[in-house]
Amino acid sequence: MTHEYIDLATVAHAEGAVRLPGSKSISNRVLLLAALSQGDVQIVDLLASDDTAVMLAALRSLGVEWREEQTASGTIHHVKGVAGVLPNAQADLFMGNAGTAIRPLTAALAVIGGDYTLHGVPRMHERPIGDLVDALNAAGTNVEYTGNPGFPPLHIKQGKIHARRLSVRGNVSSQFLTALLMVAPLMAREHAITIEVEGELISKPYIEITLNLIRRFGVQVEQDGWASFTVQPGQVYQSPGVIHVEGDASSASYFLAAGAIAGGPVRVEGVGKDSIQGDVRFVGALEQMGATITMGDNWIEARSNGVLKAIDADFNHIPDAAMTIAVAALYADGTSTLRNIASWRVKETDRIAAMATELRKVGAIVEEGPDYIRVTPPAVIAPATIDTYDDHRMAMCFSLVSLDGAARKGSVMRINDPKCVAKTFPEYFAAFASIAK
Ligand SMILES: O=C(O)C1=C[C@@H](OP(=O)(O)O)[C@@H](O)[C@H](O)C1
Ligand SMILES: C=C(OP(=O)(O)O)C(=O)O
Repeated sequence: MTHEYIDLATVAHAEGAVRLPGSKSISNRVLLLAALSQGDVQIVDLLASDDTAVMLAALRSLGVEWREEQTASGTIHHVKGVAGVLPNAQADLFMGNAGTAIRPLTAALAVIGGDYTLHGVPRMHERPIGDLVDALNAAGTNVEYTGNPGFPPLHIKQGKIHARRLSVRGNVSSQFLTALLMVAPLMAREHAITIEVEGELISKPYIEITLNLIRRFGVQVEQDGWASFTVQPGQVYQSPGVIHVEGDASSASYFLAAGAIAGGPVRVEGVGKDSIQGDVRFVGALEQMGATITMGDNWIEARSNGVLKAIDADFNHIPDAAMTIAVAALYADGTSTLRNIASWRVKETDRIAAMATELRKVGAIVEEGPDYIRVTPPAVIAPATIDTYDDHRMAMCFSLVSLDGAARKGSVMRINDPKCVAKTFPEYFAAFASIAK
């Protein structure tokens, strides 16, 4: 347990512009697709953070060559694709707490085969992976649990895919389906592979990111709604040459919420109306709450129109950015309810429990259920010391409680362990300070 903290002075106004770091979801997908593809790939504006660092280190351990180049216009990562054949048949891989690294890599290594172990931080060993392992092993791979069944660490041995149809549950994490889709071309060497989704599929926009990027690497996926996906045989990932990583739309949510809460305008640069990230739909929720949003091709801006309106909505499509709404709800004119967010419980921490505990510290009345949270704001937000549970989003969301501080001049909000933001946004607090006036 670290004793580091950051004290945020309350401020009345938020205004300015922030250049976003690269999207975590796009960065880790592109890294793996580049590694698996034929040819060299240049990745522009890759996210530099803990989650991408574990993916880059894993690729290096697997024998994938990459190098980083600093240019006048930014960072370029050059990755030499291995066309589906990994140079190292044995490796021990540390995955931190990166779902976007461990889930797709597990699928890739299980299908390629070898002798691989994957492990992470203690919380990673509590995050489910059983639905993915079940789907893979039922089709012929050889993945074993070395700790608790259903969770990392994993030991992957040589197996052989014999099935033409795989079936995966979609109601715990969409990353399991993402992982299978990414390796489908490796399984579809001689015959088509169909992946069926059993039951409900959550977090659907992340599947759209996956399909979009798979297409950019030259593979076509036939889609039957959200029920099944087929890859025809003989398709190989091809380098797109240069690929650009958009700014992170989930990271954008904190700044846009700041603009919506405390005057604005606050502009984020690097993501805009043509984004492939579902989390840009976060702005729809802010608009429902009464904020004014304007968007360009590569920027989004938010400003407030007085007190925010309470919201009652389903947030299944934007589980990460929804956390920002839970904190923005402190500034609303009544009780807000965020529904259909059960996946919060199996992420960096149990986010429903953590959110409820910390919102109560600042005076909110909070009701939590298995898949919802209901927030009634206090008359005045109370100064508090916020715990962050090694969850980057808890730290980033709760920076917002320092805003709109006209009524609480001179009070300070303390955020414990602020460095946990390094999972996706190492420079977060400096960026936040630049708009908190
Ligand atoms: O595929 C992705 O890039 C992600 C999918 C989502 O997870 P779930 O599908 O588990 O909700 C999201 O919360 C996570 O931060 C990133
Ligand atoms: C859930 C998250 O991460 P992961 O990719 O590890 O699932 C997140 O970033 O909010």
